[in-house]
Amino acid sequence: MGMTIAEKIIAAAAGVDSVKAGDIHTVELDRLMSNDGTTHLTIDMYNNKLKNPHIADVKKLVWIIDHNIPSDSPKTAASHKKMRDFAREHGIDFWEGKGVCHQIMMENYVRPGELIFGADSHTCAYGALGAFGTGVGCTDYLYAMVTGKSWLLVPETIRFNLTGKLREGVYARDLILTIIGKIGAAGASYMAMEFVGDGMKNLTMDDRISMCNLCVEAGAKTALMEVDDIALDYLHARGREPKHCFKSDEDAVFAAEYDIDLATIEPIVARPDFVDDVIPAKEALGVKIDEAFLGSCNNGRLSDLRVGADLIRGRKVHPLVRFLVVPASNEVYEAAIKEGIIQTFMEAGAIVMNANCSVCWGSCQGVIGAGETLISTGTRNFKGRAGHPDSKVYLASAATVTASAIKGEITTADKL
Ligand SMILES: CC(C)[C@H](C(=O)O)[C@@H](O)C(=O)O
Ligand code: SF4
Repeated sequence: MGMTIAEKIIAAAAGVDSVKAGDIHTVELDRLMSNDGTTHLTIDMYNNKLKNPHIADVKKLVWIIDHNIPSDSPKTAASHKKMRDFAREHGIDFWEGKGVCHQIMMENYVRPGELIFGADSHTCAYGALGAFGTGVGCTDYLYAMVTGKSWLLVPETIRFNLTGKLREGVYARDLILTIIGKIGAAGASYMAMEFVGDGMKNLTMDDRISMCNLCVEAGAKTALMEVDDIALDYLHARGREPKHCFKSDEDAVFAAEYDIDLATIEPIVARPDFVDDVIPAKEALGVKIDEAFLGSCNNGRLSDLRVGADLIRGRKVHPLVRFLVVPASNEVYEAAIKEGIIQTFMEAGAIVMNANCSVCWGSCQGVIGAGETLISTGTRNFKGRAGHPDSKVYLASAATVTASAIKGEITTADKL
């Protein structure tokens, strides 16, 4: 029987010829990413719960402080210090204040065919480079850290066959929100979401990362794409080579298949408090906003900043709105400075912040108060996600967020 990309990666990591959905295998992991959301808990368990604490292969570990950087309280400072000291003592690859973990991983580590655990739910982003990335809690992380291995229940795969091209003013973020709205927040629970088809050639790496990143909001275990020239160019430009480039076999078994013509997608907004509660952005016009956020591991890349800057050039942020612009990494930040994008945002009155999770995470910068409304390119809009439980978060593309920041209410770029 043929195998899917997910099955092939797991088979390789398990050292067996074939696997099928539903099997459980012990797998060798290629990388283990962890950030300041939970690493302090992992360290506590490592120090206090293990009889023989050790790290199987320190070269697999990447630790990144990105959620609350610079630290916002003595408590955060202490947990960062714990992480920093441990990383230094054990020689772990350590990043602090250089960008959001998944962007750092894409830019510097991920290789096609790898199996990567991240102590963060959006680790599925790595599928944009044909890697099986999945989020784990800190107990599973610790086990993998100590043994270099873990176990995996082989997921079923849902396949999305994409054709055509997104229309002008429509973005990958609109596409993935549409898909999540269609299948629902549990529509891909413990499954791999695989994206293939002619339409892929019209999607850039930034688009692909944005799509794979958000698949966990449909419950996906992972997201996967075939490795084509666009992916290889990205990889080679960063001096890396694939481990394996897998495609699903013709006779592979899929749990469901969808055909999507990209030209049918329109600007979308997810309403508070659920990512799958999506409506056409044109049905949300006029909702007053207090803050707008352009950033995160979903939409803080250079192409997103370009879209925003092109819209806001020669215009101003609405006087009643705080517009937070947060590059996803310093690589993005520096490129945006060189292109004059940062200058454009500042001239328009935006608040440009350091590369971090910012208000996507809602416990560091830009937190909103009771009764306030945020429109965001962040990943989630759950109750209280950006601050007070009585605040509201709408999710949308970089274009819709920037247009709304200018108008002071939800609007789309074509209505400016
Ligand atoms: C802090 C971290 C564990 C969390 C996650 O797992 O996704 C965060 O990144 C988020 O987006 O909610
Ligand atoms: S940017 Fe948002 S989704 Fe991404 S890792 Fe940070 S908090 Fe999580």
